[in-house]
Amino acid sequence: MLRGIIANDPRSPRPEKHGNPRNKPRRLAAALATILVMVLAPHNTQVDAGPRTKLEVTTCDAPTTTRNRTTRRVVGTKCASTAVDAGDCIRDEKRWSTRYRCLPSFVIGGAQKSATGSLAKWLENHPYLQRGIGGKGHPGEVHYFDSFSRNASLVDLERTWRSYAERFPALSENDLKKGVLTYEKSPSYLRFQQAPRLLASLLPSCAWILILRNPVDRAYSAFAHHIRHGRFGVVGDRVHTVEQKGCPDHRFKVWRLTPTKFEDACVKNVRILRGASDPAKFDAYVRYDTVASHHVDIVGERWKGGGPLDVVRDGAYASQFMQLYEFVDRSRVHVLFFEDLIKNPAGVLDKLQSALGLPSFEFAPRDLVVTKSRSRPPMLTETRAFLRAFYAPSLVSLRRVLQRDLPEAWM
Ligand SMILES: Nc1ncnc2c1ncn2[C@@H]1O[C@H](COP(=O)(O)OS(=O)(=O)O)[C@@H](OP(=O)(O)O)[C@H]1O
Repeated sequence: MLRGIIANDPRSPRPEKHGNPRNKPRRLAAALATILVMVLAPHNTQVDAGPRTKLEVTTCDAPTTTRNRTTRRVVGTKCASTAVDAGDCIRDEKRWSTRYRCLPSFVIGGAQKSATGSLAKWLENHPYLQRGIGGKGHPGEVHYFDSFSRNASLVDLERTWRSYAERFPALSENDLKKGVLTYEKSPSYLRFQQAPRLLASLLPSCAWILILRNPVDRAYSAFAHHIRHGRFGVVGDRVHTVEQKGCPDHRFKVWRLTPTKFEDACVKNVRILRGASDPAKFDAYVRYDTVASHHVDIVGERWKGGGPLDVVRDGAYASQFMQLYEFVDRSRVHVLFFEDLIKNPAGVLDKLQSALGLPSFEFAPRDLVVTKSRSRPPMLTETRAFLRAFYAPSLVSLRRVLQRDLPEAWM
């Protein structure tokens, strides 16, 4: 939430230093108010918000190039999707008062299981940011651009972009003038084929924040995550991705990954994996039941996201970035490493704020709450060695694609 009174904000009321003695009670009240502000306002809130933002109510055909941090565009709900961009707002017509819904200025788009949840939560403490929320089952994640089919087009965005804007908190005119921005987190945008293309079509100047974690650890974390959601099952001695949708009762849709394609079938007698992830099952899955067990060159291959989940393939970041950069300019993509973020969150957030051009906010330790990681048996040494070798060529590509070094610990 935007905090009401901001310490060190030049716009906050200040007591007069000298003046008429008859104003003493007023000065005392002002001093008391200042003390209250200092006690009640977060002690660490230091924000230089810069100049006030001007609101510019535009016509649908106005060029979208005028936006920056000193001008905020308000577009009509009847405008086409091509008339909007990141940070643009529409009037919230459902409310009696004048409120606005603003499209995000940046998204936390991945990678899944790389502390995207922590980063999104930490940023909620920033007084100039408001976070978008998802549906009932998934309030923390919006999942708009990955909800379309692979060949979705502008027509599909046209129908739904206003409902996307509704995912963001209603802001007052004052919020807009202060420069409050919105953001959202959907960690699968990076790995879904259609997401970067659609996002770039609707919000050409939107920034991306992508956190990358050692793909070996990410894969094990993702395996555990999907087990918690009942998405893996055992058929015979093989571990497959399963789903119950679309099959007769007591049958499961089983996705088998073959070297060249995915196969799916409705199968009986599937034992859904539950509980803590089992290192032996992970080993079997990695070696025999996913693309990691085949000689498929997923490194140079263009990303073909969507389809059955495959926790190993999802860590082949290089191909995902190749796709992303086809649609999004590098200057708008901010890559963070999980290992840096968890070691020095305040330092990483400092740099991120300046990269995004946000008013600088000093995060206190209490703003950076660490979620307890779930305990699970460690990965087998042989699985780690197998995955490390598997990802090695992909990491060489990633370094080339990102044009920067990767954390030592990944190699
Ligand atoms: N601050 C901090 N310190 C250490 N580890 C952290 C932190 N924040 C998140 N995590 C770990 O990140 C994993 C969850 O990542 P995500 O939030 O991106 O998950 S999700 O994609 O939203 O489901 C999950 O990893 P695993 O525990 O290995 O599964 C979290 O424990």
